[in-house]
Amino acid sequence: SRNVFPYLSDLEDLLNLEISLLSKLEQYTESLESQIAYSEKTLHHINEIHSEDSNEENHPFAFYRLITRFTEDWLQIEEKSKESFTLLTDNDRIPSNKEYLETLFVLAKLQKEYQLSTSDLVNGKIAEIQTNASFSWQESLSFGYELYRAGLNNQSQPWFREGMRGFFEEGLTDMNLMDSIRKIADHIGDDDLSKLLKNQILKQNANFNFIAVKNKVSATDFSPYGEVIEDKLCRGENLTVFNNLTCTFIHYNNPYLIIGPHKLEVLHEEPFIGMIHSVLSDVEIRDIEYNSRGKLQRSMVLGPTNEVFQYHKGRTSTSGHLNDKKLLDKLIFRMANMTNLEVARFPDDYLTITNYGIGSFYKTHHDIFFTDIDEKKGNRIATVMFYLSEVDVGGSTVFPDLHLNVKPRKGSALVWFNLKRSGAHNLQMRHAACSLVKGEKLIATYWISERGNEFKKPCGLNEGDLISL
Ligand SMILES: O=C(O)CCC(=O)C(=O)O
Ligand SMILES: [Fe+2]
Repeated sequence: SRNVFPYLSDLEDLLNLEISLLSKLEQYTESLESQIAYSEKTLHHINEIHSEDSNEENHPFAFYRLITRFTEDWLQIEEKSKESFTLLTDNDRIPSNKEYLETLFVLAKLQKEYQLSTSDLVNGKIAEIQTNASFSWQESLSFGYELYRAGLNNQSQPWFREGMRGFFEEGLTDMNLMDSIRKIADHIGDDDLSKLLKNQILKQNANFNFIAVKNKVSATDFSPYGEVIEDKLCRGENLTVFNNLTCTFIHYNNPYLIIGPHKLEVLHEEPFIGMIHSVLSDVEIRDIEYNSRGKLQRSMVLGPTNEVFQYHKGRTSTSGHLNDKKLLDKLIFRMANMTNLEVARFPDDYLTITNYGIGSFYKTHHDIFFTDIDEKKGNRIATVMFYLSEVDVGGSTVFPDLHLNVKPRKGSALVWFNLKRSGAHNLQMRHAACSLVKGEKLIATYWISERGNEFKKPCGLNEGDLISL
């Protein structure tokens, strides 16, 4: 009977239908409006953090925030918007959960190794450098929560405190949130925070029914990720202070150097460690970078039996060999001038370029070979290490036996001898690269072989005689 229109009853039905349609349309509009509001809010929020973080691309915590945007925020937005449009495509590579966790552990390691203050970090300050990468109280809480979820209970505590401090500073009183954090604080044994939250909750509701947390965890701390690193030395503690160190011009009566002598800063006298300044220009450094582009891969170390190179959790940089002949010849000539040594280039000798990402380090090691020494070359008598970048925070080269911390300086080269005059190993020369906290660290290393230097650095009168420049 639907095709008969001029009946009042039908008219009424239609009006009623329209009411229901209007109400549906209204709901739909509201839902669109709330989607738009959500979209706009998200857009604004991420835009803001993105621009803060993109000025701080070498900042570990900015990097962490960037990763969490991909492991959380963008996935949520994608989920909400998937009916209207496609956000992420199959070709977009986003960080996996494993990568996310690795980043979290690296940050936990850095914070512990350098004893970075949580309240400084929250305010964007990292080891005395003021940056734009500050944390909101929500971000502090969620970072604390992630540490807690990863089992790093001790390290999560200051983050919960900082988060709640920010929360109270904004005059907020969300009881659910306070009680959730109160439960975590009870669980991980942060009695002070738990008490503080209880008092705040009771102020609002004197009869609040606290559910006691039964299974408390014992304090767990960060178990070193990879090898133990010389953290005190890396932080600049425990250093030997030298009084009589010298800065000199060196030329060895070499006509090249008489015209333009090298600037040698002696950092340690016996055994000798020297920094030669301004040996590479910015243009040369750019040339080295250009020639090593695309060649860097996860660095390896010699295995315990010396014959195989292998990956090692105690060396997390990437490196590669530079094999541009012209550039290498030039640098070998330069090194020979700098050190007055015979700098040979045997067939498997290269300049090794090493790049440290944030959190990368190299555990304490010796540069010499202990077995299977190539007869033609001999051992590595000296190391020349060029610093190709200025580092913001961390990333020093440290010599634990000499209590020395060398801060990288772009264009300078560090030189030391791994052998004594007798050819015996100088085991005091063991060294490490501290974790990079902020900035970039790129170095180029060349190992000078023993053979050819018999007359340049002849044996001394005493067994233990050392070599110096
Ligand atoms: O990166 C550093 O400071 C040290 C590197 C090093 O010791 C090496 O590559 O053998
Ligand atoms: Fe080394």
